[in-house]
Amino acid sequence: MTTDVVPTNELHKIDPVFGQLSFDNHEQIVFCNDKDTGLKAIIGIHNTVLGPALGGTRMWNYKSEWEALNDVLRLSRGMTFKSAITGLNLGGGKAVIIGDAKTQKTPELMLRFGEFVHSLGGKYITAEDVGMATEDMDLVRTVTPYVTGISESKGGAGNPSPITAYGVFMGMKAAAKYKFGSDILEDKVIYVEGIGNVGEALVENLTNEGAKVYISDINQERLEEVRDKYNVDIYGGSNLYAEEMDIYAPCALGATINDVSIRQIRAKVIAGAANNQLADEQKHGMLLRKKGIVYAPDFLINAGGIINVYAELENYDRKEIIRKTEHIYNTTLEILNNAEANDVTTHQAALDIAQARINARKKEK
Ligand SMILES: NC(=O)c1ccc[n+]([C@@H]2O[C@H](COP(=O)([O-])OP(=O)(O)OC[C@H]3O[C@@H](n4cnc5c(N)ncnc54)[C@H](O)[C@@H]3O)[C@@H](O)[C@H]2O)c1
Repeated sequence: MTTDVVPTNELHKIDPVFGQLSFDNHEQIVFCNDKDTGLKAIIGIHNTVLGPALGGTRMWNYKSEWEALNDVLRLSRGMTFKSAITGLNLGGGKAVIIGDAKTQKTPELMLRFGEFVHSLGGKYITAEDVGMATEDMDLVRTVTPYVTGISESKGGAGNPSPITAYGVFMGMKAAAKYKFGSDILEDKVIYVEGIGNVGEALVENLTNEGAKVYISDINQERLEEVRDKYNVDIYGGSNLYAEEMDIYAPCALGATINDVSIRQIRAKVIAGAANNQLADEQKHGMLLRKKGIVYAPDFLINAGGIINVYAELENYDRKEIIRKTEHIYNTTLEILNNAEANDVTTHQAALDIAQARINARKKEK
């Protein structure tokens, strides 16, 4: 299967659901519509072999419904493998709400969305993703128990982003150890693309260690805020990928490693939080390998957030969350070594381990 990103204007040429390139034997896809609140959402349930499908809700101003569907299919599939490789008893799911989170997200819309989640009886459990905040999950919690990522004051594990960033930091250190022989990031030139919830927390980890950090974002206000807070530089050029750097950390949206950028990327290591960084897992994973660029698989190193929300379901404490998140370092090193030994992409090496765990559980069942 391929998860190629089809140009939006060509998506309609393919069958609407089962024929989508990103459709990978998803168990269930739910379209949610509510005229009164303007809610238009899609919930993708990819696989529930290991447990209920848990994954965040993204609110984004998609250019078309095709683009939203493609995104939710790619994201929910990614969650299956993320939870599997992290050793969590969770399946993969994700939801997208079509619209501008800044202007169209209302309490009524979120409550209606929560009711749709509830109607699935726990098969899908939601959390926050791009365009969502902990307060949104608190609101959803008033209509369904099938939500995580709620505030600590309400008994939840709080905002997962700092833990996600810490896991990315761990995965990045492991990739640095593999590539440079040392995991110390002091003086390493690191470009963080996207300084939202996770990106900013990653910048904090990196600057604490003395890395030379450049930031980029489409939001100028945010850039200035983060620059002033951490004393980092705003990237002022027009093509970040072509810059000489040690590490590129994609922390905005997915598919930034694509046919165009891959020819330009000069980073020695890629390690970031964004989901689905490779536009085409096989093709671009292999091209990175050929270029000698070490790619830390996204779904492996950005699992801190899911570990954090899983704690709400399993009732484990902060110490255990940190322990599990720090383990991302070991898993990343193991996978980078496996990929080399088996001459496969790092993404494939990670997928193989995740798929083996799912297959074993299926056999037990
Ligand atoms: N929040 C989590 O715990 C978590 C967990 C796992 C994965 N992720 C992934 O990490 C990424 C970031 O998540 P977040 O919670 O920080 O989201 P966010 O919405 O808080 O931040 C995203 C940032 O990226 C910026 N951005 C958007 N398009 C951009 C572009 N083309 N170039 C540069 N910047 C751009 C936005 O302006 C924003 O500041 C997403 O891909 C998300 O799916 C997040």
